[in-house]
Amino acid sequence: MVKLAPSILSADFARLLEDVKKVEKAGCEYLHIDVMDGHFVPNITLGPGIVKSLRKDVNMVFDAHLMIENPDKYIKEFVDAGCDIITVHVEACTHLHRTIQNIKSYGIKAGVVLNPATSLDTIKYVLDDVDMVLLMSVNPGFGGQSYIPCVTEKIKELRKMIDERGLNVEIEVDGGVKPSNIKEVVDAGADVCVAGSAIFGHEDIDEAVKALRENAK
Ligand SMILES: O=C(CO)[C@H](O)[C@H](O)COP(=O)(O)O
Ligand SMILES: [Fe+2]
Repeated sequence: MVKLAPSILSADFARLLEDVKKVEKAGCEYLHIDVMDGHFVPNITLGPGIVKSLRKDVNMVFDAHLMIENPDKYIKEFVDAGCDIITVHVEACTHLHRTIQNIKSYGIKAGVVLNPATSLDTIKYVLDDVDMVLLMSVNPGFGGQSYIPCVTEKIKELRKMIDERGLNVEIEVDGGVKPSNIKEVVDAGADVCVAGSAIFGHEDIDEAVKALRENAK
């Protein structure tokens, strides 16, 4: 069964814990934490302080998606705040292998993120070292954008690369995932689907989660 990772980017920041408790109660596995610095992407969101506060009351897997320049500078802070998985953009890392080792040195899971236009060739030599590959299906920076259709083929290619090497690497897909396209994403090979507006954009979060789960089958 596909894992769901609600993105708190689309939650009500004034009622953040309340919203997060709703997705936890609805059975979502990961909490997707979008960190933006206003440099790598044109938007600014949240830092480790908020993650640390949420950690006290939430038992989901904390999946931090760092959309920041120079991520090495902040990895320890996000680890100390309680993240279980940290993913960094290949486009933001000059020494990608070193950054992956840095994350793993703290005993947590490490992942790499690819923008829609970034080739899978860029992770050919680090695939054996990561726990997750996050494929962006929108250009990063904002929630509520439309899924870019050519990413489906990219998911299939990545699934093939992982299976051919017999690796235990999760594929996460992020951006524009809705009840109308989640089956296409899962059938292509995704293990984890991020959903921001498709979950937090709804009055009834239980119903929104149910609609994603049912349509994923
Ligand atoms: O990383 C992101 C944007 O950069 C978000 O995780 C993503 O956009 C989720 O929101 P939605 O499901 O509404 O597209
Ligand atoms: Fe994200």
